[in-house]
Amino acid sequence: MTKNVLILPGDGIGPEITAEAVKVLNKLVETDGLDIAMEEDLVGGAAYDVHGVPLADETMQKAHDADAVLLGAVGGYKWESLDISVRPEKGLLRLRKEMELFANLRPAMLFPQLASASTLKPEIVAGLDILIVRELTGGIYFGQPRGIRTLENGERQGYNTYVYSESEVKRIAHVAFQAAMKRGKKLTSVDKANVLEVTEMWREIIDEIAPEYPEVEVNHMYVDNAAMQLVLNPKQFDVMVTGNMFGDILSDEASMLTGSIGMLASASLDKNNKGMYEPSHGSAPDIAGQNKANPLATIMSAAMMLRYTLGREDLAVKIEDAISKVLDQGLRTGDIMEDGMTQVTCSEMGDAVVAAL
Ligand SMILES: NC(=O)C1=CN([C@@H]2O[C@H](COP(=O)(O)OP(=O)(O)OC[C@H]3O[C@@H](n4cnc5c(N)ncnc54)[C@H](O)[C@@H]3O)[C@@H](O)[C@H]2O)C=CC1
Ligand SMILES: CC(C)CC(=O)C(=O)O
Ligand SMILES: [Mg+2]
Repeated sequence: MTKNVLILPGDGIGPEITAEAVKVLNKLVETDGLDIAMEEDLVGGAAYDVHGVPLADETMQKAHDADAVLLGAVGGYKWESLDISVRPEKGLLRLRKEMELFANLRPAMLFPQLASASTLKPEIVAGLDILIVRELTGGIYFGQPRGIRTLENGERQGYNTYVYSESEVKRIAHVAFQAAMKRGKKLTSVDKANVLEVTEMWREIIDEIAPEYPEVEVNHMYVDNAAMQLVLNPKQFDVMVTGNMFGDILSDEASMLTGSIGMLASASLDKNNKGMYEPSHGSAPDIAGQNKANPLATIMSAAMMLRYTLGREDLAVKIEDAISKVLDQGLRTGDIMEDGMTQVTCSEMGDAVVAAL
């Protein structure tokens, strides 16, 4: 039966990179019997400009009705002075929250062809294959109360609330343990349990669940140390599980181990593996509209969509193999460019992946 995919290009480089992923999907529709129907809509600043909100209710409904969502990125200079309640990022946060996409999988996997594209020494990153499991619908990004208030002395005070309930920690912990079981059977839980009670509880819950997965070796790490260990010795990690904000930050850091932020895909899943798929990076307003962005994170996110939600592991592998072939051909966007390679634009990279399928 035809599966419906909602395409939300968003802002900045979002439309450029999403167009390349759509090209790849269309090619698979033509040649490999991929049975999907794609419909496009607005999110972020693009939605605000038309509807006065970063996600219209009708678009939210389309996301609920779709089998999967593929999103580019949101945000940009133009909307930075808007009230935070209608900023482009709120459109994305609403999608994540209302679709209950609590499990964000961010694989930091290095293509061997890019070993020397990383700012780290090739021997530190060669063979890197980490999965960051980030809790996506709780933590400080969603905690109440939040705001900016004026104190009696006239000084302004900004405040957010870092909160997790036991059930929220348990469900993401199970996702991480199950992922570890399918991989290297090693799980590192990242917290700040030496300072924050919410993560003291997080740590306790991980330890309570661990006996259900006796084959998985578990360790705990404070987030400051984890940030350091990621660049000191990243290959010590297999699966990392952490909260919303720490996962956001550590995954951007981990992206550089793969050569570029333009290489980090992501899947955001609900409890039934329905999902939204998006690159881990933002809308890169500094290079938007220049056909310079690396579309590979978005194309790999489309591959994750085929794998996790659309039941086409074969086509996910086909896309990943095509990307590997294109890298073998020496084609590179500016962010992963090295001496002796051929620099290509965003659309040329997309065309090359289509040709290599
Ligand atoms: N999921 C999303 O939609 C996200 C949106 N944002 C929003 O994006 C806007 C820009 O945020 P920044 O902090 O600058 O982060 P960013 O990830 O957009 O850009 C950081 C740096 O990485 C580069 N970059 C990012 N993606 C790239 C790609 N595919 N190819 C080549 N270079 C790439 C950019 O040119 C920039 O120099 C903000 O409005 C922010 O709120 C930020 C992160 C995630
Ligand atoms: C709401 C987004 C801007 C958060 C983010 O940076 C991300 O999900 O990577
Ligand atoms: Mg981020």
